[in-house]
Amino acid sequence: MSANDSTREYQEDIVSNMIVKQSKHTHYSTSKKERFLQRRLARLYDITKPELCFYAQDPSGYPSNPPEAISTTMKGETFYPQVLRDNVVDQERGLKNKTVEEMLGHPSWRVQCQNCYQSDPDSEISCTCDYQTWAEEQFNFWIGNINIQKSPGKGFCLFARKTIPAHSTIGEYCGELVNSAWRATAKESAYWVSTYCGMPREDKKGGQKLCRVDASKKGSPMRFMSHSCKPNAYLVRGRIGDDRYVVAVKSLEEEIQPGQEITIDYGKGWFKKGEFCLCGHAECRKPPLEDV
Ligand SMILES: C[S@@+](CC[C@H](N)C(=O)[O-])C[C@H]1O[C@@H](n2cnc3c(N)ncnc32)[C@H](O)[C@@H]1O
Repeated sequence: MSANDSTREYQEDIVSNMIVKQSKHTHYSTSKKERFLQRRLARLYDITKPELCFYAQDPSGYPSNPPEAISTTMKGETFYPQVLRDNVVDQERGLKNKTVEEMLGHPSWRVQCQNCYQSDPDSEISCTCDYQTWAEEQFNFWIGNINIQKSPGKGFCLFARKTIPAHSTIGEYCGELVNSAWRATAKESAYWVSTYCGMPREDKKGGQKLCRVDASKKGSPMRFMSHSCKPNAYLVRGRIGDDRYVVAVKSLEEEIQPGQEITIDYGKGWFKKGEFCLCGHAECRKPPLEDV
């Protein structure tokens, strides 16, 4: 049986399970409903299964029935962005023959640990935070708190299903690690974020080489975050323990309310000539009516 066959069989099994469970549990109270929803999502996103896609959700968090896999069209081809709990190295576009650990290893203690928040520019890393445990927590936070929903004109976007406290971690921006010298197409680079890699370079004030996290074809749910000129989240380049860099998404100074979209600021020059921002904020820098 090919990986594709087993994925299809698994997904069919989920669909039939969902139908049975839904008809049995329509009387559920909110919290039981939420537990039911989380169980369903956790099964849908069992990433030990091969070639698992993201799925569209409705505002209450339920995936469509049967599940609608989310596709992204680039250069005339349709990709189903694959779910990742951890980064992978793209060997062709990455640093050849490296593993994730080799590519992202040896962070400088100058960046903050995103688990215990230790950072001391004058001493060695002393925290022992574990990346795999942290990554698992981010995955569970997503399943329990965040929806992937379609928004008019913007494609798929991230929404809070529950209140997200201020200054808290929302997830890791995961994807394929590529060499920063690699030239992306404009469409691909919409999903690129820079981070550090390799050994600390003491000669350059602790600077490292940059690499990029490309979430165009594989990534975490953070790849669906839209731009807003008044965002409620931001990206942090940090570390977990002493052997992993991460790009974390964090909420800003206000809590994010259920139903609110989770957004970051893509940067001033992001919208090119003829492109418009649909963030809808009063202080939007590139509103659709600007050139009319
Ligand atoms: C990093 S992707 C976000 C995920 C994307 N919506 C999807 O469905 O795969 C960036 C793309 O989302 C859309 N987008 C995000 N924020 C937007 C905004 N404020 N106004 C218009 N389009 C936006 C644009 O198509 C942009 O190229």
